[in-house]
Amino acid sequence: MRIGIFGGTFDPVHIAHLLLAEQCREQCDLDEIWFVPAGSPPHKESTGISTGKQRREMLDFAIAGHANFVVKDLELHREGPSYTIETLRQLKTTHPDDEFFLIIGADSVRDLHTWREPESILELATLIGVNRPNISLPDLSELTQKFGEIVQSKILWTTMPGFEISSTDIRNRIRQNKSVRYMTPRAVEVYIYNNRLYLD
Ligand SMILES: Nc1ncnc2c1ncn2[C@@H]1O[C@H](COP(=O)(O)OP(=O)(O)OP(=O)(O)O)[C@@H](O)[C@H]1O
Ligand SMILES: O=C(O)c1ccc[n+]([C@@H]2O[C@H](COP(=O)([O-])O)[C@@H](O)[C@H]2O)c1
Repeated sequence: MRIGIFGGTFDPVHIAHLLLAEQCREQCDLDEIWFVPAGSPPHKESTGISTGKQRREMLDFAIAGHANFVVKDLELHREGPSYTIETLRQLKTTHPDDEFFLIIGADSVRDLHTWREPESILELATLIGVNRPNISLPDLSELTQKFGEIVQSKILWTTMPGFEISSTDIRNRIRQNKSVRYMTPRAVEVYIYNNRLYLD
């Protein structure tokens, strides 16, 4: 199977995540999208983020009813920072016959050279980069300079309607008692209120 791996903190998951995943599925002809919540996101301050269980439960609500969307919580069971290369190695071992595509927003493509073992990531998976408002897409010569020739056959681009929406914005809105209606699925919104998330 052709599997799209979509990692994120997902605190909370929002409609841009879902739209992005669906567009990648369709445009890159993927059989399934695996949403992988980060246990401890390597480049983020992990104190203050919702628990892995809460972020996983919000993802479960968000993707309910989509036959090709799956949540894989392997990073929540691993100690230490959730390095993507370790996740890919683990998945290659457990699913040797599947082909992996790593889905990342344009901001993450831009920062990829700062990730752990980016060249090894490109050997194990094809990248699918997706546009994000206000983030310029790195051009191929810039990427080739950073990662070598391999990148030219290992990156695909998918486009989606730009949504200037982020989990940070949703958390701030909740804190300020502002509406987040339609920014995230209704079931996630209700979960946030019921569990009193993001109120400090
Ligand atoms: N609005 C968006 N458009 C395109 N890609 C996005 C968007 N929001 C998030 N992504 C991508 O989704 C992945 C997971 O993102 P993440 O869970 O960090 O969401 P976020 O909204 O960026 O969160 P935060 O505001 O907490 O940093 C990343 O690859 C990120 O680039
Ligand atoms: O492996 C790395 O070095 C690495 C560095 C930064 C981010 N990531 C992964 O990128 C995904 C998005 O991260 P974030 O911080 O934008 O939620 C998430 O799955 C992280 O584990 C991975």
